[in-house]
Amino acid sequence: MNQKPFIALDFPTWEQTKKFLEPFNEPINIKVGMELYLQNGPKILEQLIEKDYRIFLDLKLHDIPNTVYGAMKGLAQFDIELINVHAAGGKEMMEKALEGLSAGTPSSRNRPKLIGVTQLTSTSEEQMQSEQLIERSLNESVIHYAKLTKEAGLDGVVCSPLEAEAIREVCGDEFLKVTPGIRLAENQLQDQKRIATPAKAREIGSTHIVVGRSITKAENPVKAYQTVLNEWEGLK
Ligand SMILES: O=c1ccn([C@@H]2O[C@H](COP(=O)(O)O)[C@@H](O)[C@H]2O)c(=O)[nH]1
Repeated sequence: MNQKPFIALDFPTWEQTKKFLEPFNEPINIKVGMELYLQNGPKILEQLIEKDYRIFLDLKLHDIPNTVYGAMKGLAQFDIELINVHAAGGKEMMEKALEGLSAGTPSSRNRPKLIGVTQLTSTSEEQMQSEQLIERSLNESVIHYAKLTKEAGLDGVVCSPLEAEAIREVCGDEFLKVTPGIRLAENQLQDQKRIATPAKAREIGSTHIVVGRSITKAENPVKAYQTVLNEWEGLK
């Protein structure tokens, strides 16, 4: 899997998505999340796959093991790189997700990588403790979910760049640390709580970054992408 940033295509329609993607002349990695997928269905994946994008399908499945098994088995028909579940769904659910994904992947292709969401990057420690009634630190909760994800056999986690190094120490170099919560120095936090710049994310152990509004809402998205890429690749 290449390590270029995934651009989060949080748009409601194919027309807006297509218009956004048109000015990019180089191959890019993209992330399809709930907004785009749920309003356009699997067709949106077919349209993007046809254009050779490398896709992270970010649907964050979280349901009983049997349901997640079936959903993953179905989604495995699409030629995507990366897909995820919520680690909070539990070890058995994650194991069934992996089983479904393996069962549904055509023999001509590699199984997409499967990763578990630890704590959303929009969650603060205070919110986690008061709303999820977790009496530990946010870091402990993230590390706990990372270990559980690894025990279930998954390929990595979604976390904040701020936790990537600690996860590397317990789960190893090969375990993916895919990190949203990326902001350029001049950007607003918006709803994100645990953030870092692309340069900092690389320095502190993210294996992949996910960037949405810093690029999609920029005046010149191609230029913003180039800035993110240069920082991430240490070229700034
Ligand atoms: O913990 C998580 C998991 C997923 N996301 C997704 O990443 C992008 C981030 O968008 P920005 O505009 O760069 O904030 C978005 O699609 C989220 O659904 C996340 O932010 N945090």
